[in-house]
Amino acid sequence: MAETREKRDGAGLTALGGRAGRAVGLTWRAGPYAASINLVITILQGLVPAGIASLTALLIAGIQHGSSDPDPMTLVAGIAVGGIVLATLPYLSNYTDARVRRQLTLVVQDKLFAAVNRFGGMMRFENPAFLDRLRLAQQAAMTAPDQVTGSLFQIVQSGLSVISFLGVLIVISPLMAAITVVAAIPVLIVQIVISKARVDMMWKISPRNRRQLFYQMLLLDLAAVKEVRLFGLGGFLLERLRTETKAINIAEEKVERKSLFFQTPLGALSAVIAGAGLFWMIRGAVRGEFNLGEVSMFVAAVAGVQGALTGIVTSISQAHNSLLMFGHFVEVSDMESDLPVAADPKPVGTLSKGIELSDVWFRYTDDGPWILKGVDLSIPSGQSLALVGLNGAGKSTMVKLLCRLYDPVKGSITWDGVDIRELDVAELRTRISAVFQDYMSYDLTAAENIGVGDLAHIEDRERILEAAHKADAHDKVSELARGYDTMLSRIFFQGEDNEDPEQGVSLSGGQWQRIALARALMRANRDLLILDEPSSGLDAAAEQAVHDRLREYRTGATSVLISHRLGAVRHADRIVVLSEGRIIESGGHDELIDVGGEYARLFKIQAANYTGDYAEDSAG
Ligand SMILES: Nc1ncnc2c1ncn2[C@@H]1O[C@H](COP(=O)(O)OP(=O)(O)OP(=O)(O)O)[C@@H](O)[C@H]1O
Repeated sequence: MAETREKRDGAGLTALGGRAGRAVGLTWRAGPYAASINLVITILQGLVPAGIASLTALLIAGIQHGSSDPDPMTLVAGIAVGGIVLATLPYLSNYTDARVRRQLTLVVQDKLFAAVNRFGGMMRFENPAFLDRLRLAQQAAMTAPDQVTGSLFQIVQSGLSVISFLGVLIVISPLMAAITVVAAIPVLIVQIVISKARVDMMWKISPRNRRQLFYQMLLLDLAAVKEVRLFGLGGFLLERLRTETKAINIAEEKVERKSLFFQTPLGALSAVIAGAGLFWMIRGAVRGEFNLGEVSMFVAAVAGVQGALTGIVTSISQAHNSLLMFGHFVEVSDMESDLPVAADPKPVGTLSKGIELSDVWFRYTDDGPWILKGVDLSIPSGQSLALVGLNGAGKSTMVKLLCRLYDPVKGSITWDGVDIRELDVAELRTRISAVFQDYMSYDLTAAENIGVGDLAHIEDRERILEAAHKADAHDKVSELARGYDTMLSRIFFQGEDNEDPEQGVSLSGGQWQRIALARALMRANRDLLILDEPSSGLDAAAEQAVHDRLREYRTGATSVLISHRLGAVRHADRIVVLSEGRIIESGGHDELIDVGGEYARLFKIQAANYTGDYAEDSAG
């Protein structure tokens, strides 16, 4: 769906005001004391320069006229104190700024990732436009609130400077004061237009940023290094990376050029106004219309007003830019779950009757092809069900629906007769355990890699060992230098440590698969065990052993097993064959072989591969 620019930026004034309020609120919450000190510093920095200039003007006028009222030494002392204040405040403000920034990082990080954790399903993670927004939100979260608050403080400081200097300038020449202010208006407009163009450009190039990141990661990725070396993909990927970076540079250059084109003449205009003013003032002084103190005050005031107005303009533009970026953060952190949440969720009881899929239709996008086309399936409690079918038949998609990572587009899935949309999704998931086809290999210790399967028991070593035994992972883990406390990753170690084998190990694919299986078996309260290709990486003996054990542990528990190795599924209570999103066969192994349909055909092909009868069988 095409997004309008307004919707994308949410750039109306009210929206920007709301975001500014939230950014300041976040900063305040992150560090109220440091933020208060910053505010006081800001006010001092805004007022002191005009004070110093006024005292200097009085001093010069006094010297010119040989007057000692006010006392020159008092004026000098005042100027010196002002100078000391101005010289020391930046250091204090650097410290308090950094302090607020550090605390802010914690607050926004919590907010953003709490929102992401709130997404119950996985639809958003598979949507490239959302991933772009998420990346920008993450970027903005770390910098935008601080920048917005910094810019607002800067605006306050510069505003106070402008007011105090203008007050003095109006006394000397109201016309000059007016011209100085008016000259700043075009600069302000140009800055705002450019900051909009910049944010627009960042949104447009975000797919390129994503690809740039992808190519960079691919060139450094351990998993990719074999293919990249063998197929000689290094230069090819680098070229693609270069193309993306060049396109990004061109887009950025365009905005920067626009900025240069408009800002340079406006900067020159400010200088001309200041020069003309000085000329006019000096001419007046020669005629005796002004004293030297007034001339010095004028010079300081014009420079002060112009500098502060430029500061305001720059800060407004920066705040505007940051607020537009902050919009991504606000949008993501306000997002509700991508799955409808039941207003009054029903408790999820132990599965006693079973799970029922009724006329389930599913597709990933509104205009995409149907992946599941009216699936009706009962999974009675305690039954082991095997799901078989060619690549792309929709088996893993069905698993995602069972875990409620997506909802069916039409039809329903019930848990003991209750639609799973009416249950609390987190509670439902505590009753399900799974080994996904693309299981995770966490950069954690062996014990943690298994323990995360049931976080409440992550410290329960006995239970972890039991799960490892069931998954046939115990022997391998025990052999590791630090046993279950061995880090199953080498990414956290550096320098000398990297050479120390005790500091972390790399496992083979099959070994990882056993760990993933142990993780799934770790979950204590599971009623449903889903195994999506749990043994594809195992050697023949290990696969046999794992399946024998799994059969044992599946007994009495409801399970769904997906495997292309039909030898592994033949013992299931029921085998269901899925083809192009429809169930075409269902029954026990013997029954399906007798029927002589798709299952029998696939089984014969695999069996023939082992017996050597392939040619005759497949020909016949
Ligand atoms: N996130 C997604 N977005 C769009 N289409 C998808 C997505 N995931 C899977 N598909 C499509 O859905 C169809 C079914 O995929 P699925 O992974 O469920 O098949 P499968 O039966 O598990 O296949 P395999 O045996 O290869 O694992 C495929 O055509 C695939 O391209």
